[in-house]
Amino acid sequence: MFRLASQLKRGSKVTNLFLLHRNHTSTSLCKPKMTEVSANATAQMAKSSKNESIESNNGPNLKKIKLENAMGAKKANNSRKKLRKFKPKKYDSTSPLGVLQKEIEELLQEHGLKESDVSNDVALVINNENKAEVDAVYHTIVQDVNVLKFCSNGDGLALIPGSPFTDRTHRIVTIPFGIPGDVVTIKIFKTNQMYSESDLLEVQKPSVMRDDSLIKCDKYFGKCSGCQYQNITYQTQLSLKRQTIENAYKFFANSSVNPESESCELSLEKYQEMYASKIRDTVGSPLQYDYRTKLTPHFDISFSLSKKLRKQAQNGSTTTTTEKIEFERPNLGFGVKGKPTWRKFADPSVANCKGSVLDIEECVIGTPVVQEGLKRERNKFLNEYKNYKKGATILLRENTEFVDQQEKEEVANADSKVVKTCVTNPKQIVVELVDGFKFEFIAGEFFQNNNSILPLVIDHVKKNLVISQDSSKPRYLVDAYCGSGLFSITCSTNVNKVIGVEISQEAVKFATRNSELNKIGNCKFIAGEAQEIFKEIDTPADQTSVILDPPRKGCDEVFLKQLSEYNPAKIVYISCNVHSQARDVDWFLKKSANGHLYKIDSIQGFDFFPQTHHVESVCVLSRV
Ligand SMILES: C[S@@+](CC[C@H](N)C(=O)[O-])C[C@H]1O[C@@H](n2cnc3c(N)ncnc32)[C@H](O)[C@@H]1O
Repeated sequence: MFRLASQLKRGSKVTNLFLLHRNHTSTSLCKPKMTEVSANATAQMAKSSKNESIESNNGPNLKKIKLENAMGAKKANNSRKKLRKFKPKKYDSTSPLGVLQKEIEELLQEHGLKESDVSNDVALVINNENKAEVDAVYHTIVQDVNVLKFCSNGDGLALIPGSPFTDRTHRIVTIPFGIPGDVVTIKIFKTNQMYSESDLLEVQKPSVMRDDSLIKCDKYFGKCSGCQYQNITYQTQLSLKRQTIENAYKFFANSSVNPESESCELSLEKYQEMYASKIRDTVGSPLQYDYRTKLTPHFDISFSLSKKLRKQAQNGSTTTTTEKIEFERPNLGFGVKGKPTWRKFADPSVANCKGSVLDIEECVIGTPVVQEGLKRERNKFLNEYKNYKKGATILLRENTEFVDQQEKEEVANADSKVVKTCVTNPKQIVVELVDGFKFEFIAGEFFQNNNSILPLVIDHVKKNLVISQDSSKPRYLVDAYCGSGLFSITCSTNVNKVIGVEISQEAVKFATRNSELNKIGNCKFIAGEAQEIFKEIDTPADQTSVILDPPRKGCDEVFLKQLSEYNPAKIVYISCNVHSQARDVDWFLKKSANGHLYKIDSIQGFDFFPQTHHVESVCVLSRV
């Protein structure tokens, strides 16, 4: 059976991606029905091979098709054609695909399976040039699939008994918009080494978590890649985000305290004491829709025309079909997720949208003024798209303007005196009011995107800065990765002196400007790599707190090492990627020189992005 599979395997190296560690109880799986996508394709294959046989598999109704003769003949014909080798891509372990590998590893452990039970022979698929055959064998429609859990990126994850590959007993599948507890019909469309990707065709039996009546973005939810959770109650969304944090620490912070025995797991009790018991409930966003102060719709133009042809097309003087097609308006919006039929879209063009960008007219998570900006820019685009030679991203950034010009010079906090506008020039200076402070920054540079939750996060950070028993002793704050000074400035009133560091010269200029605007005299900002800050610090470590708010990839070891040597009394680590946060915190505690002197006080999620899978995590560490 499937001898060709093993022939190809010699050319393709299947590496051991997953090491299994944990013991979990197994969950029962409902066996799904698998049907070939195209009966014609199977018939064609039967014609091309006299010896072909159809065998039943351990998954009910799954048919394995013996292809060796058909494929062997093809191989003889193409004997000089080189087989393509499959090389698995390497991912940063804290990126969504890196985390998916950990999630798959856990799923296998829970079901008593090995990597070799589910791995796919990708070389076999990519070397098969017969599309009908590939569709019939690998890209099947599967019914009665139980969605078992959520991946960290909000996709559902399932384990299907049966596989078209020799000696494999199951397949792992990701299902966008599948919710744990759902029983669904899916169409598999892509085979990766350890999992296949699918589209959700139908929800046969909904999960108790699913409530499609909650969907606010009736037009696009289920097709747009922006939101994943609109059909889940907000309370459940918050629980899911807490679960993401729990998983992150379980995946990235469970190695032994002893650096010599790196592969050993931390004992369950120790893990519970150090990490799990510190994770608190996720704090909700006051606004669950209309909250995003920045949106970035984009469009692709996948052709390039000569200037002459472009001019002709603009004048309407081109005649050929290709040229007409080339000048069809590109979609303007956000990335497409899948080809679902589970939602009945009022506008069928949404479901049938071709290409990688979904045409969007409105986005319900944007603030009202950003939504207005989207409409305005879209109308402009409808008139101007022919002038673009290539794709582009349009920035929509909320801005605050003062009705009374004089107010501009003052710290404004009366909402009645301000109007919101939406700017698109990435170089324009914009203003945001946060917690009674005024911030100016460049529209295209980093600034937090949900103003409604910022006062809650700032309050949490402030409460966790070092508190001296002796009030005569000064307190200090170091803000690494300070951006345009959000935490430095808002926390400055609680400490005697703040020093911030930031790699972007432009952001440092604005941090300095913002401290002046807010009449804050105790902040100093320096431009440079985060570790540069340790050259500048002369404050006593016992009276100093350090805030870290790095980009998604987290901190590097050089920085963490110096942080440990500096040995501050408190560390508040804010992160939009809890996986890199868990990795860094674990490295700091177990591998840095003074890490053993610290303990985690709390790990708390803040929901900066309702309706999506994202969560911001704040981890507070104290020197004991
Ligand atoms: C997530 S943002 C946080 C900014 C700020 N704390 C805020 O909330 O507005 C991360 C910031 O780190 C800066 N950054 C990135 N790499 C850095 C490095 N190696 N050293 C210092 N700053 C860095 C970025 O420019 C960005 O402003």
